Order: sequence, then structure tokens, then C-alpha cells
Amino acid sequence: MAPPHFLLVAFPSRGSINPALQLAERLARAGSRITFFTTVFARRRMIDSVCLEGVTFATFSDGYDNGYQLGDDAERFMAELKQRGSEALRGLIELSSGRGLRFTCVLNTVLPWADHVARSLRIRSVLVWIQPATVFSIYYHYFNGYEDVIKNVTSQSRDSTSLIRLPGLPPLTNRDVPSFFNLENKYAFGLPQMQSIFEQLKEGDNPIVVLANTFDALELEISRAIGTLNLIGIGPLVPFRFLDAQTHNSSDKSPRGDLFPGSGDYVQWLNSKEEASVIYVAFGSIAKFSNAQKREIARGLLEAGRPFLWVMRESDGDDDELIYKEELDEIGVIVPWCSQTEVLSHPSIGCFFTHCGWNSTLESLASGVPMVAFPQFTDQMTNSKLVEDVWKVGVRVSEIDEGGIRVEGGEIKKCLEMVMGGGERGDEIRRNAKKWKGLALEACKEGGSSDKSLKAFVEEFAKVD
Ligand SMILES: O=c1ccn([C@@H]2O[C@H](COP(=O)(O)OP(=O)(O)O[C@H]3O[C@H](CO)[C@@H](O)[C@H](O)[C@H]3O)[C@@H](O)[C@H]2O)c(=O)[nH]1
Repeated sequence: MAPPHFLLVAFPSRGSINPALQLAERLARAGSRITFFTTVFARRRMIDSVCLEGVTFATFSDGYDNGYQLGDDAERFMAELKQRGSEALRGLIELSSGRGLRFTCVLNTVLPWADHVARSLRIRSVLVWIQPATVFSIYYHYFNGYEDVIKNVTSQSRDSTSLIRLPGLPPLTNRDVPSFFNLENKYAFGLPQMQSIFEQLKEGDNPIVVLANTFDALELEISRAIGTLNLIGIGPLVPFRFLDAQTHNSSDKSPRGDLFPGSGDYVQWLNSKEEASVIYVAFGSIAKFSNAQKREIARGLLEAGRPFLWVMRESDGDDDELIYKEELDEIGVIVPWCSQTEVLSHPSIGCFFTHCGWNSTLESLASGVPMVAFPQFTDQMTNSKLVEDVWKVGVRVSEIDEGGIRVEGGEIKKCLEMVMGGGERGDEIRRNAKKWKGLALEACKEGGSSDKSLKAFVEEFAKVD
């Protein structure tokens, strides 16, 4: 039986590339071959760190070989990616076929054009969903008969207490649903993108299979309540070396350089800190903040008075000098980027102050680190709801939204204290965080739910090929 050969098409953002690489590695370990297809820029950015056995890379230029820059027109970027990506994908499949190589299936990380090209060339196509099943379910129901149920609430003011009730989901308020439903949001153009994805799913092979970066213990009931679709949990798609590190003694504070080559100075600094004493602050690869908001974050951290490691990307907001710089330097470290999975698995980390991007949320869950959630847009609103109210592994900040400030320093301090300090709620949150870490690792290990599901998926293709 020939091993299946998957053509994995990945959107060129960190939030997509990271889980796609983990998926490629797992598919390779399960005995398949993979061609990983993405943009020149995305590949160049990963080139130092990634060499996966069984995985070959193919790239195309989307016209943004130096990356999408701050101020670029997002809609235009998406249109170029679609046009150039479609042509290049078609070219790759046809060229390969001329050389006798037939791809078994095209997998795409939420790229409807890749699905379209695959079908037009009569190759099976499977969506890889890289947000929670809960978010998938919200969109699914919106595009399958529940549009009014959602719109009745999202068309009201933000702080509405009206509830959206959808099959299999906890009741949701306006602030819990993806920001794409908020038509004043500058990312509202994301809704038509979602629409094309869900339209295509209606036309798919039966039964329609979707691979999802989640796991059964976390969201199986949600997945089962999504119509006739077969949403298969194969996550958390976090690096194996990170999961391996998690299975080591968690109170071991020895330097992790052997496990994580290329560790920065911040790891030495973390090594000098007490267990569960450090706040890790990072908001993914896209979010931007006003200076006023950055100052409030700084104020919250200073008032909390605990050591912190803060990832402040060069492109994450206005350029003014950060005030409180000297005071901040006394208790914390600010870096432009770090190896987040390495940091989260470090025993000194006691809390993650996060935007709740789905990768960050899963990485935090898999390392047993409780969260303070400060969502910015898209799925992050729903992810924060799950963190606070469903899995109870963190708290979500209350927002004011005045003068460029969405959350005040005092509120940030209060939430950090709730999660890291004494008190019943903090104890419960930390207990739950440990529980979810165990369940996440269980799902991924050999014979765990995600491991079995992915292997079954590969075997299915090996049979038909
Ligand atoms: O200093 C850092 C900061 C981040 N990361 C990594 O970058 C990724 C960030 O991904 P995520 O947490 O999902 O945030 P975004 O980059 O904001 O991801 C976008 O894509 C995700 C997947 O669709 C969505 O869930 C988010 O809402 C969306 O903003 C994670 O793997 C992190 O480990 C680092 O390695 N170092």
C-alpha cells in the first residue's frame, strides 16, 4: 500500500503556519508524505528552525515577499494571495501529475481557493480548522439557519445581556461571539471569507470531514452537535519537543537549553525565578495597541509587582517611548519575540496575560498555565469565554473602551492577582489548569484520542489510494 501524499496549503501567518507545521510532522509520523505549500515569505521566516523528515516544501510568491506590512491593505493582500496562490497551486499539481506524482488529498488551513483548485482537478480536499470547535459551530449555525438568532443579539449594543442560544453551545452574549459579526469592526470583511468556507463545505464529499485543532476531552460534545459534519479533533497542535518537555518533572528548574536549542537570555532570567512566580505577557503576532493601552498594561504589571516577561513586538502599536521604562526594567524583561512554547513550559511561569489567540490558548492549556484573557478580535472573544466560563482556567478582563484605552491598569492588576494570588477562585483556576494540561497531553500521546483519530484519517487515505 503506497503511503498517502498530502498537499498541505498554509496561510502565511504565524497563527496558521505554526499548527500547520505540527500537523505536517504528525502526518509524517503516521506514515504519510507531505508537500507543505506556502508563500516565499512564510517559508523564509521558518527556514532556520524547521527541517521535518517526510516533509518537502514548495513556495509561491504572493507579491508580499517581505511580508505583509503595517498599513498594507488587508483586503488587497487577501485578493493577491487568492489569485497568485490559486495559479501556483494549480501549476504545482499539474506539473507533479506530469511527472507521475498524484497528491492524495489537499489540506488547507482555511483557504477556500485551495479547496476550489483541488476540486476542479478532482483531488479530495479537506479543511483544517485552526480555531476551537466552538467557533466553528458558531459560524456553522450562522450559515445554516441561525443567522437571525445571532444577528438579533449582535445588532444590539456591545454590553447587551441578551443571550444567543445555539445547539450544543453554552449561552453566548454579544461579547462572546467572534468579532467578525460586529459589522463596525475593521475585520468585518472576514465574514464573507467565512461564508465561502461554509458554502464549500456544503458541496463536499460525504461524509464531510474537517480536521480540527482541538481534542475530544475539550470539545467533543460541541463537535457532535454540528450537523452531519465530521469534525475530528487532532490537537493540540503544539510542538512535540514541547509536549515531551511537559512530561518531564515539572518542578525541574534546570536550564532547558538542551531541549530548546537557540534559547535566548530570557531563559537564563526565568531560571533565576521562583516556581510559578512570573507573568508571561504576549498577544500573538497580529494585535496592535495604542500607546495609552500599553501604558495601562505597564501600570497593571507594576502595580501587580511580580516579575514578568513581556513580548512587545516592534510592529504592535504606536512608536512612542514606553513610559515607566525604568520601573519596568527593575522587575521584568521586555523582548521583541521569544520561543513561546519554551517559555510557557518553564516552571517559573505562573500566569499568561494573553489575547487568547487559539494557538496561545492551547499552548497555555497544554502547559498548565492559567490565563488572564484580553481578547482583541476574531475568535479571541469566544476563546476567552471558554477559558473563563467553560474550562475555568483563567479570568477575562473587563473593558471600558475610552480614549484609546480598552482596559485599565487597575483592572489588569486585579485579574493578575485573582489568578496568581490566594483566594478560592485562584486555587480553583490553578487546579483546573493542571487538570487540562493532563488531558491535553493524554490526547496527544500514543493511543490518545487525537493520535488515534489522525492515524485513522491517514489509514483511510492509504486504503483508497
Ligand atoms: O513571542 C512570541 C509570540 C508568539 N509566538 C507564537 O506565535 C503563535 C501565535 O498564534 P496565536 O496565539 O494563535 O495568535 P495570532 O498570531 O494572533 O493568531 C491568529 O490566528 C489564530 C489561528 O487562526 C487565531 O486564533 C488568532 O485569533 C489570530 O489572531 C503561537 O504559536 C505562539 O507560540 C511565539 O513563538 N513567540
